[in-house]
Formats: sequence, structure tokens, C-alpha cells
Amino acid sequence: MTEELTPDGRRIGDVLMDLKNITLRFGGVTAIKDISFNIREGEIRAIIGPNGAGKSSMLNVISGFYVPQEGEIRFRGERRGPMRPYEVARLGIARTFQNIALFDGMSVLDNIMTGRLNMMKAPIWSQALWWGRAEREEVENREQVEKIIDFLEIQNIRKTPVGRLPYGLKKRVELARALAAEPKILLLDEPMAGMNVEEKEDMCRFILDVNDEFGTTIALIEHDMGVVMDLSDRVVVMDYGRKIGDGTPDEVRNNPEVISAYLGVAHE
Ligand SMILES: Nc1ncnc2c1ncn2[C@@H]1O[C@H](COP(=O)(O)OP(=O)(O)OP(=O)(O)O)[C@@H](O)[C@H]1O
Repeated sequence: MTEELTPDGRRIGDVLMDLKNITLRFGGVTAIKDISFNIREGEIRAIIGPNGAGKSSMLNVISGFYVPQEGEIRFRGERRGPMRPYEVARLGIARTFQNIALFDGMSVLDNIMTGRLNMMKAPIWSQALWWGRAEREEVENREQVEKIIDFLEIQNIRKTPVGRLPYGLKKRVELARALAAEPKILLLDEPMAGMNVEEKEDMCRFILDVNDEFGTTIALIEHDMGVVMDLSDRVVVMDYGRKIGDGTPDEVRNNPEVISAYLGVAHE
């Protein structure tokens, strides 16, 4: 295994996911054009670009939700074919959504527990009868969920129905639910969208802490350039479905094509 230390002392390992020559079309629209990049173990990888650049499409390809017409995806060196959502979860990929997708009427605790559903191994009859393995699993699930609740500092709202929470906390609960699945790769779709400055700072801290404490690899899409540059180890820049930049935040910041295509637009 190759391992590198980042300037702030975090460990970045081998390539975890390798995407080669990915092309994705919707009818006549080519959302992704022949893009290759990889995600290394332990890193925080951002995908940025102007509106319509193809970022969400790319996140959906990574998560297995979209199957590209061309190209190859390897996860831990193994070629990944089309998969069902539960197979993706079993592989260790979890995500949050741009528009929060929680159960408003359910408590914070119950919402986070749903993140563990894919991990239940006991057969349904033993779950129904509450015996042996099912009971052990339930205890394990609760322990893991409690750990995450402590970690994300949401103990005081554990019984609150999610619908009553302010936006920033809902986003934190969504992060908690994704973490409950103990993912190898966590995909975050605009984790800071709609947040005020304080909520953004909290979210940034939690993302860094998750990466640090659990060693979770993180891929994210985010419009807030300050956040992206602060958080990420490497950044892929997309424009009109093409990749126009890929590198450290500094490399990307100084890439002329990126400046004209994206940063230029953002500062107009
Ligand atoms: N399900 C779909 N059906 C048809 N076209 C789509 C679909 N999803 C995305 N597209 C098109 O693919 C292109 C890329 O869209 P995508 O949503 O991936 O971009 P984006 O960079 O995430 O944009 P934004 O920042 O506005 O969310 C756009 O032209 C979009 O209209």
C-alpha cells in the first residue's frame, strides 16, 4: 500500500475508486464527456463546476445510480458493473442529497437507524421473533448509532421529529444517517447549500472530523469555493461535461482554463 501524508498530517492511501473514460448521455444531451479521475483512500475529493457542468451526474455515476454508456469504474481494483442500490450500500458507498431526504415525522434517532437497514443480516423471521442474532444485531446497531449521535453532537435532539429542526441540523442528521452505514466512501451533494456562515463552519468541522476519526473517504460537490478549497485534498473541475482541471486546490486555483470557465463566472 502506498501512503502519503497531507500537509496537515492526514493519511492518503491507494486508489479506492478509479473512473476511466466515463461518458454519460441523456438522449441527445451528453452530461459527461470522456472523463477520467480517481479517488484515493482517506482523501477528501471535490467535484466543482458551473451550473449544468455535470457534477450531479458524476456523483450519480460514482454512487451507481447512473450507469454510463461508456467507460469503466473500478472499486478496490475490481471492475464494477451495473448494481442495485442495496448492492452499492453493501459495497460501502453512502450519500447525502442536495434536497434533504429524511422522514420528517420520525425522530432523529429513528431516521439515523434507517441508515443501518442495509446492514441487517439476520433473516426476517428471526427479526420478527426478536431472537438471537437479530437481537445482537439490534444492540450493535444501537451502539453504532449512539456513537454517531455523540460524535455529531446531536444528543439533545435525538427524540425530536426531524420536521421540527432548523435546516442546518437537518443536514447534520442526514450526515449522521449516511455515517450509520459505516461507508468506505461518503458522497456529499452540496453539503453547505442553503446554510448560514455558522452552519457552514460547523458542517466543515464535522466533515473533517469524520474523515479524520473514521478514515472515511469523502467525495463532494459544493458551490461554495471557499469551503471547497479549505476542505479538499484534490479537486476535479468540470465544465460542459468535460474535465478542465484536476489537482490540489492551489493547482486548480491557478489553472487558466478553470479561472476563465468557472472562477471568472463566479466572480462576475
Ligand atoms: N435525468 C436527466 N435527464 C436529462 N438530462 C439531464 C438529466 N440530468 C442531468 N441532465 C442534463 O445533463 C447536464 C448536466 O447536469 P447536472 O445536473 O449533472 O449538472 P450540475 O453540474 O450538477 O448542475 P447544477 O450545479 O446546476 O446542479 C445538464 O445539461 C442537464 O440538463
